[in-house]
Amino acid sequence: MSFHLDAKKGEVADKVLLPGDPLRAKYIAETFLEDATCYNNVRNMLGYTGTYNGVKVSIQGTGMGIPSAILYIHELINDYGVKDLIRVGTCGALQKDVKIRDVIIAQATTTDSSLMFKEFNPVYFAPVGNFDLLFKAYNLGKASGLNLNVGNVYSSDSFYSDNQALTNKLSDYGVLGVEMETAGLYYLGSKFNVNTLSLLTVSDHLITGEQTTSEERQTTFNDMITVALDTLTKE
Ligand SMILES: O=P(O)(O)O[C@H]1O[C@H](CO)[C@@H](O)[C@H]1O
Ligand SMILES: O=c1cc[nH]c(=O)[nH]1
Repeated sequence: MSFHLDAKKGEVADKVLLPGDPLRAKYIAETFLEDATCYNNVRNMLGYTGTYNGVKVSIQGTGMGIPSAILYIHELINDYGVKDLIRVGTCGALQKDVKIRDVIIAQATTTDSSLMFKEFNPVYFAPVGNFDLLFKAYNLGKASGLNLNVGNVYSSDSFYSDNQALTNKLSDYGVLGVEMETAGLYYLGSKFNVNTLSLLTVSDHLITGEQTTSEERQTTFNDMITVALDTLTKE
């Protein structure tokens, strides 16, 4: 057991998918894994372990925002020895040519996270994804015909922003999308020398105003999930 996870040693796989929404964790476990069992429901932050392609995999919800996500990610790495972690999240698109339901692979992150400022002041640390996982996910995604976008993602501490000038500037500088956890995941990947990657399905578009439904955000995005599971389990 760790502070926020009820799993016993050995109940969490060393490869983990990380959706923000715990009900997406349940959906993934029930839809994609064989012999899935739930190892955590503390605070309803559901976690499951099963097999995929015959390989042991866990799915752990992280909640929203870097403070929530890194608490679970820290415990997965430190208390359970997890080595490969892929976030399967949603984001808002910041580019016209990134379409709703496209998949973004976060190569690097830009963030307003106060945690990052506190940890690295006076420099600006650039949290980046693991190249081997990225390369594998990109190739698997391309082979399955996905519309993939690879690049910089903004991990914001707030969902609602009044700072339209900042949003415009990030878009002008090529940032592909906005979400709330990836910089924290990549920061811990660097800190603990484990492999981290973030795949994000575009759930809404900040330029066109298009949106997916809450039902869709909870229970679909199967293409992204398949690429993430294949990346973790295929040789
Ligand atoms: O769908 P998830 O993985 O939760 O990701 C995105 O959705 C939430 C905001 O609605 C934030 O957590 C953001 O990062
Ligand atoms: O953090 C997020 C997630 C999805 N869409 C957004 O606009 N922001």
